[in-house]
This record gives sequence, C-alpha cells and structure tokens, in this order.
Amino acid sequence: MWDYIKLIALGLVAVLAAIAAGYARDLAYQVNAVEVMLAAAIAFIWVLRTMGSRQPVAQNEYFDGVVRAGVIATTFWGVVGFLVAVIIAFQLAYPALNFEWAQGYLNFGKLRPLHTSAVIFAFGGNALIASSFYVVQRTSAARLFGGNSLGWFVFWGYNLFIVLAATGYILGATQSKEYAEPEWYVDIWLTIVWVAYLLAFLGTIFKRKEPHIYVANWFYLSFIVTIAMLHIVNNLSIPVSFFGSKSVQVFSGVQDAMTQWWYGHNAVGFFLTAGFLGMMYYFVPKQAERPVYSYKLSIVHFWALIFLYIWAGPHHLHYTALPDWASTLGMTFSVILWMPSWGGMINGLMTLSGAWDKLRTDPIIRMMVVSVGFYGMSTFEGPMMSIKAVNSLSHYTDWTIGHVHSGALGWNGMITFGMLYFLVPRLWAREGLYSLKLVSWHFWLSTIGIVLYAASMWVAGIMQGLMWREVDSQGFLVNAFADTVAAMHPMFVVRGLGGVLYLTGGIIMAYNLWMTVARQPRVESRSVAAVPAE
Ligand code: HEM
Ligand code: HEM
Ligand SMILES: [Cu+2]
Repeated sequence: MWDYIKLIALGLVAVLAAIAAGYARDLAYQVNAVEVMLAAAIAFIWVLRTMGSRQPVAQNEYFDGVVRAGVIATTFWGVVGFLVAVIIAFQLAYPALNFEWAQGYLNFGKLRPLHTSAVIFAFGGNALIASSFYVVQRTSAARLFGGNSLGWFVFWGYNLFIVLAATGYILGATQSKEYAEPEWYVDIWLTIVWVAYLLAFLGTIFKRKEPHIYVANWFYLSFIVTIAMLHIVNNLSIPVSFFGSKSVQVFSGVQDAMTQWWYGHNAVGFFLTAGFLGMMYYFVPKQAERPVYSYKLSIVHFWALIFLYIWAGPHHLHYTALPDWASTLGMTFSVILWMPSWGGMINGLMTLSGAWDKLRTDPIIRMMVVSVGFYGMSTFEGPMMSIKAVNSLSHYTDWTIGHVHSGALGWNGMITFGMLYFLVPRLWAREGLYSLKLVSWHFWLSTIGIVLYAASMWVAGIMQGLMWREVDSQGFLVNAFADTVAAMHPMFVVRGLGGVLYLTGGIIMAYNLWMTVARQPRVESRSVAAVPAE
C-alpha cells in the first residue's frame, strides 16, 4: 500500500517536472526541472523494482547504510569543493584563468558561490547529517526514527538540493545572498528535506532507551532547529513566475541586509559551529578514550553560545546604513561570545588530559587537537574583528577571507577528517585504517596549507586596508584600487599553493579511506545491536 502511494507521488513529480521544463522561462529553471524529473524517475524505477522484495528492517540494529553513504558523499564533495577552491584562488592570482570561452559559466563570479556551497553545504552538510545520524543512534541506543525510508529521503533529498543549487549557479540562477544563493523552488525543497531531517533526529531522541540526552545531541539539535528558522526567514521571497527561477525578496534595503547577515552570521554559528561542536563532543572523547573534561562546562557553554550568537550578526554591517545602536549591539555580543567559544575549546582540549601522549602516536587525535586549536584561534580573531575600530581596517579586505578559512579549513575541515578516519573502519567493519602514515601525511599537508593560507591573507588584508587608508599631506588618497590589487599578487600565489597542499591532503585521505574498505581484513565482531548506548 505504502509503495503504491510512493509510486503515485514520484510519478506525479516526474510528470509535473517535465511540464515545468517545457514551460520554463530560463535555462537554469529548465535544467533544474529536468534534474528533478530524472531524480523522480530513478526513484520511481527503484521503488518499482524492489517492491515486495525488501527485507523488513531489524529494529534492534543501527541503521548504518545511510551513514556510510554520507561518509562517501562527504569525501567526494570535499575533494570537489577543494578543487574548485584551488581554481578560484589561482583565478584571483592569474586573471587570465578566467578563460574567454568559459565566460558566463566558469569565471570567478560563477565559481565562487559554487566553492562556498560545495564546501559548506555539500562537504560540511553531509558530514553533519552523517555524523549526527551515527551519534544520535549510538547515544540513544535506538535505531534511526522513521525506518529506512526517512533516512534515505534525507540523504538523497539533501544531495539533490546540492546538485540543483550547483547547476543553478553555473547557469545564472541566484538570489545574490551570500550562502543563501539558491532560488525559491530550491529553497522550498530544502525546507521539506530539513523538516524530514528534524523528524528523523528528534524521533530517535524520543524513542531513546538511554534516559540521558548526551550533550552532542543538544548541539546537533540546536543546529537543525536554528538552520530551519534562518533558512525560512532569510529566503522569504515572491517568484516572478511559477515557471522561472527569478524571485523578489520580501525585505528591502537595510532590513534585507540585516536579515541576510542575521542569517549569514548564524549560519557560521549554528552550521559551522554548533553542529561541528556536536561532532567534537562525540568523536574527540571516543578517539582519546577519555570522558569529556567537564560535562558541566559543556552545558553552560551550550546555553551561552546559542543565546549570544543570535545577536552578533550586525558586526557584518559596521559603517553601513544600519543604525549605530544595532552595530554596537552586534559588536558587544560578539566580544562576549569569545567566552563560551573558548569554553568549548577548553573542554575539547582538556578532554585529552591524561592522554597527551596520544598526540605522539595517534595522527587522528593530532588532527582533532589542531582542529580545536583553530576553533579557538578563529573565535578569538572574530570577536577582535567585530570591534568597530578594528573592523574599519579589516572590513572588505582579505583579512576576513583569512579569518573565514582558519575557521573553515582548520576547525571544520580537520574535525571532519578526524570523524571520517574514526568512522570508516567501524562502518565497514575493517581492522583499522589502511595506513596511519598516510594520515600523518594528510595531517602535515593540510596544516601547512592552512598556515600558508592564513598567513598570506593576514599580510594581504592588513596591507590592503592600510593602502586604502593612506593619504598624502594634502589629504588625497595615495593608492588607486588597482595598486592594491597588484600589491597582493604574491600573497594570492602563496594562498593558492596552500590550497594545493590542502587539496592534496584531501585526495590522500580519499585514497586511504578507499583502500581501508577495499584492502583491510574484515572483523566479524562489530557490534550493530542498538543496545547498550555507546
Ligand atoms: C583548498 C582549500 C581552499 C581554498 C584554496 C579556498 C579558496 C577560497 C577563495 C580563493 C575564496 C574567494 C576569496 C575572495 O573572494 O577574495 C574563498 C571563499 C570562501 N571559502 Fe574557501 N577555500 C578553501 C577551502 C574552504 C573550505 C573547506 C571552506 C568551508 C568549510 C571554505 C569556505 C569559504 C567561504 C565561506 C568563502 C567566502 C568568504 C567571504 O565571503 O568572506 N573554503 N575560498
Ligand atoms: C566568536 C566567534 C566569531 C566571531 C565574533 C566572528 C566575527 C566575525 C567578523 C567580525 C567578521 C567580519 C565581518 C566583516 O567585516 O565583514 C567575520 C566574518 C566571517 N566569519 Fe567569523 N567570527 C567568529 C567565528 C567564526 C568561525 C568559527 C567561522 C568558521 C567556521 C567564521 C566564519 C566567518 C565567515 C564565513 C565570515 C565571512 C562572512 C562574509 O563576509 O562572507 N567565523 N566573523
Ligand atoms: Cu559573523
């Protein structure tokens, strides 16, 4: 019965998407409609072919299939995102790489949002979904809520969202809001997927056999709920046509800017921070084989973090049309935010107390420790940059880009690598990783890559800021904008090289994980039973 309903729904979606493709007013919409049609058709055929032959799921076992798929997707999108990153980094250093024949499709302006979405939403998002599904099942001693269908719907639905967004960007569909570029219909689709995600996660917590809700789940849950709220409010818009990608924002002027940076800042706070803290609170203690340093601190900094983050958005709009009081409010909360951020860092680092020797022997722990260290560094730098006097120098410069990447490469990237190295042997029941030596190589390549990236951007950013300010004795500006661009060339090259190292590390990881699954002997004793909580 349920299968028939699925077939009818999928068939309907495929037909409607085909009609939409026919009536499409622009290329991006048309290609997106064809993609939806294909996705629905493939799902239709799959449901049809497996009807009646699917085994009932064993309720006392964890649902790890979807986590395995998430791990593969994370690795894949990571390498893709880093590759696009290296291309745009060299496009900035050598503008000739914006080839004439690729204008309008593969120039910097088109590839930049592709990079940001690929690394944040595809790489980071898949890492968060996969790890949260793993963690919530283990710590609740319960199978993922909603049967296999809900979990698979979240995974495939989310990855369809990424494909729709990415092809849309290349073909020119964007609502021009940073990190929220996808147009209205893609936003609606993500909303549906996200509600399903919330349902699967929360449902598992509700049916947990463990009385306590482990703190990692608090962080994951706040991430899921807050992203839903941010996504819906920031994307309120009215489509120009039902058959076109263009839409008009509901807010305008400075209200729109404030909504956008309330979104943008809290995307950092809840997607790139709270969600990844959830990851830290499970995988660091697991890998170190030590309990969390202070459980009390984890609760205190959780509530402080989620309360404070929400107010800090205006630090993205200093010295704009935004009223001064709002800007001051944003700055104040940003400075206070330093404390709970460091609460998290201290808790992560101190979890290793008594196990510091592992830093010498275990490259995965090393990766996690560097990650938490970069979290601490970027959450010190951020509050500093939010101070108006500092921001008057740093804003619009590459200092911001350096700050972004010490958080993104250092914190988000490294903790995700650690999580992947932890999970793959367990999910595929393999006897440890294929090569710890390759993990060590990955560690050093990515660490040196980050250092090159951050250091070159500090130099570039501060130089740029100072050059923009420089006036002669008559009060005239000394430097033309083009002078500052020319002066940054060497730093752009260094940043690009840092990116090459980081990408190489990513490829080595992909190879190592592949070989772990392909070559390592199986272990039979892996526990998949949903009791007791682990
Ligand atoms: C191979 C490593 C990477 C390289 C070489 C790289 C390079 C770049 C470049 C060249 C830009 C454009 C800067 C500009 O417009 O001046 C950029 C922007 C950005 N990247 Fe990366 N990236 C890398 C990895 C990552 C990762 C892993 C993340 C996130 C998890 C990330 C997040 C971002 C964000 C959020 C922006 C926009 C920053 C802003 O507008 O202030 N990047 N990246
Ligand atoms: C206490 C924590 C933090 C504070 C107070 C903070 C503050 C700031 C400030 C003041 C800016 C510059 C705004 C501008 O001049 O345009 C900024 C930009 C940014 N930060 Fe942070 N930051 C924090 C942590 C982080 C972390 C951990 C990450 C990444 C994982 C991150 C990612 C970003 C991104 C992506 C931007 C660029 C936004 C854009 O213009 O596109 N921040 N942050
Ligand atoms: Cu911010």
